[in-house]
Amino acid sequence: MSTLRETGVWKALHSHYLSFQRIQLRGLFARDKKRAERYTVEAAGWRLDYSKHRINDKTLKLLFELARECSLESRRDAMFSGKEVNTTEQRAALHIALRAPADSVINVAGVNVVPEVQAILKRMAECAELIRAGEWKGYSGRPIRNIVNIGIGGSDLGPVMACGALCHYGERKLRLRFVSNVDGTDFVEAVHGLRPDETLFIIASKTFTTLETMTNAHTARHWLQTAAGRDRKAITPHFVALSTNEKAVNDFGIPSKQMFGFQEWVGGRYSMDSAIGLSIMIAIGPEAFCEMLAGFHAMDEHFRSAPLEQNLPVIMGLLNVWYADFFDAGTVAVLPYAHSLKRFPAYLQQLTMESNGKHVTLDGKSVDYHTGSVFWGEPGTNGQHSFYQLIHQGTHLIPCDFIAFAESLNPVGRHQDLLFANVIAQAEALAMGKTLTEVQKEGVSAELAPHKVMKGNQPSSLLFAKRLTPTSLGALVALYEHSVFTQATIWDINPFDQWGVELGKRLASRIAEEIETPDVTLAHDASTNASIRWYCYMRGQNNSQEKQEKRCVLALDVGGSNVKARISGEKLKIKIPSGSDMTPELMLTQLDKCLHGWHYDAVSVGFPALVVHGRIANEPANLGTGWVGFDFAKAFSCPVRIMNDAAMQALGSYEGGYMLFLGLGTGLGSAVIVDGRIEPMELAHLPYKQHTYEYYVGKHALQRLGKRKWRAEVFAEVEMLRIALEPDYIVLGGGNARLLKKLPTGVRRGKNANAFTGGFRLWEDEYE
Ligand SMILES: O=P(O)(O)OC[C@H]1O[C@H](O)[C@H](O)[C@@H](O)[C@@H]1O
Repeated sequence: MSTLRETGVWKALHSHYLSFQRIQLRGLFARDKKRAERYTVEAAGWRLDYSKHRINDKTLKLLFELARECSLESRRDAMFSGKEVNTTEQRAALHIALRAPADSVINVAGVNVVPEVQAILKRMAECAELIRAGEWKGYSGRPIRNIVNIGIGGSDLGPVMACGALCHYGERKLRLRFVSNVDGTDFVEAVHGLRPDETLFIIASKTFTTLETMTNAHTARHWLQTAAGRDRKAITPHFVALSTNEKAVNDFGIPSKQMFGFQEWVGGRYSMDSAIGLSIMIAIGPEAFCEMLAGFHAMDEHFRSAPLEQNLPVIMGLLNVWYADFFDAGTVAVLPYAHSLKRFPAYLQQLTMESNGKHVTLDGKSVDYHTGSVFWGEPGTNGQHSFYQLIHQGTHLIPCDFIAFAESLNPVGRHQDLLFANVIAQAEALAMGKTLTEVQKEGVSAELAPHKVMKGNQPSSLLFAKRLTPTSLGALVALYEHSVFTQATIWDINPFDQWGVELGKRLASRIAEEIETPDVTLAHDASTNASIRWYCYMRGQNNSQEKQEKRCVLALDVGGSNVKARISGEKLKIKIPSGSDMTPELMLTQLDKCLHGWHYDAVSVGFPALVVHGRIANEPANLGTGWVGFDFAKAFSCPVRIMNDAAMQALGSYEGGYMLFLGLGTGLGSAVIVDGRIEPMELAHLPYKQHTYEYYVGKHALQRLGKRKWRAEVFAEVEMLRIALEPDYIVLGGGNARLLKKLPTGVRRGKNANAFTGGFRLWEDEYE
């Protein structure tokens, strides 16, 4: 257990709370005419009136004492000076360096990080200017007009929130969209109506491994490639990356000159002012972006240097602790009275809840007090017509942050006066309420009167600024960042890690695999198993509905050791031993026995020999004879398509663009697919070193050389072929691919089962 609750100041706060429970805000204001004046502070263009909180001077004195007891000042200084404050990930948390003036010096491990930050900002500005000037051209020579940011969490919420908040300052010629969800609808809707040749995708991911982002990025690449046609290089200008993982960015096909990096010490939810903010910079321009950074910096400086008693983030953070831990409040409503801040509550949810949703202290002890509250909200005045009722008359204590601006960005009629009147009115109504006597005085009947009583005493902060500008937005975000830090310091937790999101991620990829693998044994709890089975059943139903319109295909993978078969949409798996005696007649007889009663409309055959124009060109090396010229269509009594077995596996492994497939089996199978068109090839027998390509990586080479040398040969050949053919990516399939522990850069592992996927695809129109 942590020792926080044992401290004298915590105990003092607790007894103060007990004596304070019945005190009403009405009374506090009536007794102290200067309350509003005394409990208002200003910094970095923001005015915080915290007089409508359930506090008095003693509360504040104890809360500041608590902050000092928890070493807030020295912890803050440690963060600002680049110390490893993110202890579980052994890193600094130095987002304040992202907005430090160019001549500042902030050292991490003895190196000043500011010049690197400034260099990235400069490159971002060059890119933003080119796009804004219409000089960044797509594959057809038309200027880029559509910017689609693909990212999630910190790589999405900051840019979405800020682009929305600052749309008034945005370049209206450009269309900005955001894709985050792995739900395909998000991507499809985001690109709806966009011309591919005018679209730039910004792939924003610190790690460049996030499932949602990478899935959407591949879909984006396919979408562009489909439109751009054969020339895979054509789509290069349509992608930029924002990441710390250069290798993964390059593997995806984005050159380093189109990558904007940032540093490991920038946490995802603290990254909107790093390269992750490129979409914001494109929208509002580099100058306004720098104004936003200046706003952040002004609040940083205030937090760093103002005494705790006048420090906005400190006061806000301590008030949250007061309600969360002594009043058991549990939630905070964030209510911006500025419609363009509509995504601000969502942004704050990641910032506050991913940061402070922690259950152990920095040294791993369980906490015995509440940590991070639930943050939620909607813009006012909309929320007033939905959930405010519960804040006014419900049974929960809900502290509210009201955010509002004196000037409208769009002065129209009385709108601004009405908007501002509402924010003031709501805070007043929540604090003062309406007593039974007041209700009765209005002549309300005795039965109705209790329903009209408003208990009041609901606390709120009034956060006002002159105008919503890039600068005031920057300062507002920094205010919350440092408030979060203040709370974390009191609670002695790490606000910079997020281990809690890992388990769900791992389970999701396991379950996705289980859903996509027929007949897999499930070993979850009964409810999870049942959900997976229900989904698979529904998915099967969907598939069979589609199947009614689609052809039902029997796919055969003919090999030297076995003939394997599957039928599209069915779980049936057939495996018949083959070998040097296997003839087509024998295969048909044996298949017949297994396929009895199964229906199919067409057959695909992956065959281990040269296939030219859909015909077997020579007798296979590892099977019996009679294959050349055999009438499969007659034998199966339906249309049959034949292709080389490696090509069929290649087709099943294909994910768009230009792919080189290499099958590591008995021999070396090979095929390329460009924009959905297959070009089978026989690289195996081309001369290479003293022999042929196959000689060094086939089954015999493996026996001859042993695994270690064989792997080295595979790597060398892959490299050679990559240089010669320049594919977007290479897939290594065939039975022996599994012997490669690591894969060369830009190479993916193909599954044997992809042969069947290829066989089924062979009958889909786009591959015909
Ligand atoms: O930027 P990325 O590496 O793609 O990460 C995106 C997001 O995903 C993770 O799951 C984390 O919980 C977030 O903190 C992070 O912002």
